[in-house]
Amino acid sequence: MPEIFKLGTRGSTLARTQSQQVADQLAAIGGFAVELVEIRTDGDVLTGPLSQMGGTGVFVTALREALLNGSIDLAVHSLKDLPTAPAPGLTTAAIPLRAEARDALCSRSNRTLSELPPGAKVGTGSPRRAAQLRAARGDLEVVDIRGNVDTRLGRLEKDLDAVVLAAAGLGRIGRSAAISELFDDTVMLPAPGQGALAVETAQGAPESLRAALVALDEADSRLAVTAERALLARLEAGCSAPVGALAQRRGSMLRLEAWVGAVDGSRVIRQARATDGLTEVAATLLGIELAEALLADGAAELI
Ligand SMILES: NCc1[nH]cc(CCC(=O)O)c1CC(=O)O
Repeated sequence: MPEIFKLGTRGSTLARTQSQQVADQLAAIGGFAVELVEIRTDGDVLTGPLSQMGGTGVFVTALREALLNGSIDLAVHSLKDLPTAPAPGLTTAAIPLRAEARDALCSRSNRTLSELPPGAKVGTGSPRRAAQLRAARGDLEVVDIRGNVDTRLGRLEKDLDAVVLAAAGLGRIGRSAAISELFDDTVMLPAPGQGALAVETAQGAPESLRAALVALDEADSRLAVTAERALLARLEAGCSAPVGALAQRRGSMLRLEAWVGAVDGSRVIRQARATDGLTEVAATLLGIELAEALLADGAAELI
């Protein structure tokens, strides 16, 4: 009898798709079977404001409880939705190769940001995206939108000229053709961890599962998100703060760039730092160092 591991997932198309991709990769590496188990939260919570937002916090908690009580063996999270605080009893067992980290503009008639008409309506629910849109194009009308990726894209047929979404999410559900522009780092820095997944297990997971997860882990992706999340933690900010950060390996260096801004786009702070230490400790120190430089420039007033 082959081993069968249970992978807990949310029910959204994006969550199921990325969970299935990880399940297939792990099964191929480990020679075991992985089955998806949909984790639901109770009806009251599902109709509440958290579910409207994409419902990250409540689902992370539900998945973590299932890991701790042994009803699932592993869970796949979008790393940008995970709080930076450590989770007692759990391990981030793998950070697979990161997908595209950048944000994408999806617009009617395929226009780029600079081609949008004056006063165009652009949808996003993210203060970080709103702030960077306003800083780039003060004339835009930024409209607060909620819901899953398909719901947001659907607004292009209704009332909006464009929406901003993570390129990685669009790619995972096969909707990359909707992208009109991938935002350059100089226009919009992504959320810390965007485009990366975290595979979480309980401490003491079976050896065969742990070995396959080690093989799935990708060192440069782990280094980059470690630096970005250390910065976010030191700023004492969460996934809805107007904070953008992107770390990239360049040869023997890890470079981290970060952005903090007023939500109305009136004030922005941007700085970068690099380290030649390619270890998790060096990446963490890089994030802390850059956060402190931003705080010295007044970042705390903007968060
Ligand atoms: N907060 C919602 C969310 N969480 C993860 C992704 C997909 C991108 C990723 O995996 O980083 C998205 C959608 C979006 O931001 O457009």
